Amino acid sequence: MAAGKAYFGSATDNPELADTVYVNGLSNTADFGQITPGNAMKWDTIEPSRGTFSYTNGDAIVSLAQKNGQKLRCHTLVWYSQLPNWVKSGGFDNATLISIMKNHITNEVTHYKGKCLHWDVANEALNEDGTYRSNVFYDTIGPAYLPIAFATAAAADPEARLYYNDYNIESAGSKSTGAQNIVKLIKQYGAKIDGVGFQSHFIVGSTPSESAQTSNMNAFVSLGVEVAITELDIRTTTPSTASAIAQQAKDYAATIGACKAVSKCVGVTIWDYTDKYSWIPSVFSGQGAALPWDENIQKKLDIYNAILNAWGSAPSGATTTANVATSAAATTSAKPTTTSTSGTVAKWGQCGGIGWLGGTVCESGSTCTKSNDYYSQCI
Ligand SMILES: O[C@@H]1[C@@H](O)[C@H](O[C@@H]2CO[C@@H](O[C@@H]3CO[C@@H](O)[C@H](O)[C@H]3O)[C@H](O)[C@H]2O)OC[C@H]1O
Repeated sequence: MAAGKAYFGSATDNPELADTVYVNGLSNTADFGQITPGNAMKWDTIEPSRGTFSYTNGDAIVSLAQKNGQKLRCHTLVWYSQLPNWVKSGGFDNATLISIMKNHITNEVTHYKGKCLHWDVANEALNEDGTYRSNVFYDTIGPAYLPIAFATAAAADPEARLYYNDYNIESAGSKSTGAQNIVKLIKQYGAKIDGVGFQSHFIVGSTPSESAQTSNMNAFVSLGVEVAITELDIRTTTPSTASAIAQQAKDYAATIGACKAVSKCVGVTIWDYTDKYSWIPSVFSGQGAALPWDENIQKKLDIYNAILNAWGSAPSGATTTANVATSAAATTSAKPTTTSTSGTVAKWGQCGGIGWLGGTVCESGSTCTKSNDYYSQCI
C-alpha cells in the first residue's frame, strides 16, 4: 500500500454497522477515504485469552473498507487500556511478557498484512509530564517494550506505516517532548517508526491554534517521521449553543488547516462522524455534540463547511443542505462538472486544482488525473 497519500476518514465500530443510514454515510467516499476500527482491533477483542485470537469484528471492518475502496488505519497493538486481565495482572517476568507481546503483535499484524496503511503500534505510553506511564509493559520490560513492539510489527508487515499515537501531544509541552523522545528512542534502538498520531480529542474553545499545531507537527517531522490527526473530535457542554457551534467550526478549521499546512501530515481521522455513535457522552459526563454530523446523522453545515474550506477542497454542491447519508442527490451534486482534469499537484490534497474531502489525493509535486468518478489517480 503506497504511503504519502492523504486522506480524510472516520473511526467506526461493529455495533453501528447494523445501521444502514449510518453505513451509507460512512461509505460515501466523497466524505471518507479512510476508516479506523474504534475497538475491533484492540487486544481485549483480538486475544481475550492467551493464544486465542478472534478476528471476526476486525475482519468485518476491513471488508467494509475494502468494499468501499477506503484506506485503513489499524488501531491498536500495545495499550494499557482495553487490555485483558490475563495480560494486565498476569505477573509475568520480563522474558515471558516480551514473548507474549511479540506473539500478539506478530499474530495480529500478520493476519492483517497488506491491509493496513498504518498501524498504531503503541498507544498512550506517556504521563502528562512526558514521563513513561506506569503500565504492565513498562513496569515489567522497561522503555525497551516500545522499540521491541515496533520492530516486531515491522517484521510482520514491512509495508505498514508504524505509528506512536497519543493525546495532549498536539501542541508544544512536556508530553509532546516525551513523544518526540519516544521517536528518538525507537530509532536509537534501530527499529522502524514512520509516524506519530495526534489523537486530538479537543474541547471547544481550548483547541490549540492552527499555528501551535503546525509548529508542533513540524517538530516531529524534523525527527524524520510523518504525522496524522488520528481521533479528532471537539466536545462541548450539551446541549450545544450557537456560539459553541461557531467556535467549534473555527476549532475544526484550525486543526484541519494545520494538517493541510504540513506536507508530512498525511491525513485526518475523526473519531466517528456522527454524535449518534460518539464515545464522548459515555466518558465525559454532560459533554458531547463533538462531531460534524448530529445524532440524526444530519450534517452540521457550519462545521462541515468549515472543514471543507480548511481542507481547501470544497467541491461544487458541497454546501448542500442535503444529508449525504441518505441523499443520493447530495452525492451526485458533489461530483465535478468537468469530465476529467490532470496536472501537477500544486499543494497537498489538491489534484488539478480540485481537491476532495475524501477519496484519493496526491502528494505535493506528483502528477494526478481526476475524472467524474471522484477518484484521482496519483502518478
Ligand atoms: O464498555 C466498553 C467501552 O467503554 C469501550 O469504549 C471505547 C473506549 O475507547 C474509545 O476509543 C479510544 C478513545 O481515545 C483514545 O484514548 C484511544 O486511542 C481510543 O482507542 C472507543 O471509541 C470507545 O468505544 O468500547 C467497548 C465497550 O465494551
